[in-house]
This record gives sequence, structure tokens and C-alpha cells, in this order.
Amino acid sequence: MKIKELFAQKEPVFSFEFFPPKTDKAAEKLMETVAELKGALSPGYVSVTYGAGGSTRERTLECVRRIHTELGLTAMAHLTCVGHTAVELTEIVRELVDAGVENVLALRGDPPQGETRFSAVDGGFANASQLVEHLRGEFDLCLGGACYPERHPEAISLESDVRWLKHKVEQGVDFLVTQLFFDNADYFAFVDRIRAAGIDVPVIPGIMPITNVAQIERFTSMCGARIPEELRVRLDPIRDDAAAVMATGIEHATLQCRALIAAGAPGLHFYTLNKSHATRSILASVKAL
Ligand SMILES: NC(=O)C1=CN([C@@H]2O[C@H](COP(=O)(O)OP(=O)(O)OC[C@H]3O[C@@H](n4cnc5c(N)ncnc54)[C@H](O)[C@@H]3O)[C@@H](O)[C@H]2O)C=CC1
Ligand SMILES: Nc1nc(=O)c2c([nH]1)NC[C@@H]1CN(c3ccc(C(=O)N[C@@H](CCC(=O)O)C(=O)O)cc3)CN21
Repeated sequence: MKIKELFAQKEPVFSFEFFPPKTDKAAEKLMETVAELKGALSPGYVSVTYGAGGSTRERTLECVRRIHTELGLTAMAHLTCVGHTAVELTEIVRELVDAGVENVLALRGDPPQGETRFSAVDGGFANASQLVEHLRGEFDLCLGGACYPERHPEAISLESDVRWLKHKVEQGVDFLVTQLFFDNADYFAFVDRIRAAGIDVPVIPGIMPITNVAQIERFTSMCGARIPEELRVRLDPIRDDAAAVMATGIEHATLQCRALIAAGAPGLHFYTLNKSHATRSILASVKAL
């Protein structure tokens, strides 16, 4: 099923993101986790991120195919331009399409570790727009794209980020998933801004429940998301108390999700980091509304 058809149904679409397992054993464990989430929460779709290189990339594709074929769930593969030529990207997507997968999240990708600037390979792409344009020309796929309520860290200004986003959507993006954010005001202001610019595809809030303070600090400083002062003040004194952090993270994300759905957000996309507890707890309470 194409994910854009789910958004046309008007009910909020709940989706879960996983990263590729590193070993065969972890792959089996992940399939069990996804099967459990399927039973408990019947997600609209499940997505698997694309690794930085080598064997983890094979695992992404394998995992997406298995989620589609063995679990019968709508699946989306993330794909990045990092280190690939256009020809390679076509070959990868051909395999997915042959397996029946109909959804791809078309990303530029992060610069490799240790590098601060993204550089395209010869015969490859410099940004997600070029990947979208390429895939649109070759396949009948539903394409997702990433967007940044607090702007992309490399963007020169809010305005230029919105302009490039508009260009990307015009190349054929069917829906957008946001970078994680912790203050809904950032999401609402962003949606207003891009609607005013004429971008009219669904914009799905990306939610990451905080479960570990050091990890979220590391990740947010890399990706340019802000932890609001009130939340920081609550987390700081409990940072070494795992259970208290989990409870606070779940409480914050639950309030965020309830308010987003109440305001008419088209769905919620959970960055699960392959752990299901927080997402299950949040979604159970959102669904009970
Ligand atoms: N690995 C994964 O599964 C995921 C990765 N990401 C990350 O999101 C980040 C960027 O990916 P995308 O949003 O897909 O990139 P993008 O290509 O849409 O945007 C990246 C930056 O380049 C600018 N830009 C876009 N098109 C441009 C153009 N034609 N000329 C000049 N500047 C342009 C944008 O304003 C933005 O600042 C990466 O850091 C990516 O890895 C996000 C979600 C999941
Ligand atoms: N710039 C960027 N790159 C991404 O890969 C990315 C985004 N943004 N935003 C959306 C999701 C969120 N992603 C994330 C978010 C957090 C971690 C993280 O904190 N990872 C842990 C290790 C997790 C583990 O192995 O258990 C870390 O400590 O870095 C990783 C990927 C992947 N996606």
C-alpha cells in the first residue's frame, strides 16, 4: 500500500521508525519487536533507516522486505545519497520494488562521521531534491521527504530552507516527516510557514521519547533541535535515574502527542530507536482519547 493513501483516509496515521540490526540475532529480535507492535498498536506503516555504509545498508533493505513480506505491514525504506551513484540508487530501489515495497523516504543523508559538509560522489546527488526527481522519473513509488521545524542546521536562513523544501516537494514528494522537536509551537509555526509558501502535502510530526539524557543531548546538538528550558530543568537533576528519565520522557511526549492530534496533525511518526516500551505507553494513551 502507498502511504499517501493512508493519509487520504483522514484517521491519524501512527508509524514507527527502526534502525537496521547489526547482527543476524539482532535482526530476529527486531522482527519480534515489530510483530509485537503490530499486534498491540496496528501501525499504519513501519520504516527502517539507512546506515552510513557497508553491510548495514544491506540489512536495511532485507529488514524492509521482511516487514513487508513476512509481517504484511506497509513498509518504507529510508534511502540516502551518501556514497551512491544514481545508477546504484536505481538498482537498490529496483530490488525493493520487485519485492513489493512501494514507499521510500528520499533523503540526502548526514555527512560521514568526522566531516561537516556533505559532498556528492561523481554520478551521485548533492541533495534530496535530486534524488526525488530521479526516483520520480524511474518508478511508480510513494515518496516521503524530511523537513525541519527548527530549520536544517546547514540552512542559511528559515526562508531558504522553506524555498528548498518547496522545490523538493515539487519534484514529487507525497508527504513530509519532521525532524524531532520538543515544543509543539515550533511544529505549528513551521506548518503555517510552509502552507503560506504553497506547500500542501501532509506534514507528519516526528516524535522521539526521551529515554536517556546524555544521548538526547548528543543527538539534538548534532541535528539542531532544541530541548525547551522547562524540560531541561526537569531532566537535569534526574539524569542518572533511568526510571525517572523514562517517566518524564514519556509524560512529555504524551502531552505533545495529545495536543498534536487534538490540533489535527495527520499522524505521528515515532523514532523508537528499536525500543518499544515508551512508544507503546505514549500511543496507548493517545489512542484512548
Ligand atoms: N538516515 C536516515 O534515515 C535519516 C536521515 N535524516 C537526515 O536529514 C538530513 C538532510 O537530509 P534531507 O532533509 O533529505 O536533505 P535536503 O537535501 O532536503 O536538505 C539538506 C539541506 O540542504 C538544503 N538544500 C536542499 N536542496 C538544496 C538545493 N537544491 N541547493 C542548495 N541547498 C539545498 C536544505 O535547505 C537543507 O539545509 C540529513 O542530515 C539526513 O541524514 C533525517 C531522517 C532520517
Ligand atoms: N540528521 C539526522 N540524521 C538521522 O539519521 C535522523 C535524524 N536527523 N532525525 C530523524 C531520525 C532520528 N534518528 C536518530 C535519533 C537518535 C539517535 C541516537 O541517539 N542514537 C544513539 C544510539 C542508539 C542505540 O544504538 O541504541 C546515540 O547515542 O547516538 C540515532 C538516530 C535517525 N534520524
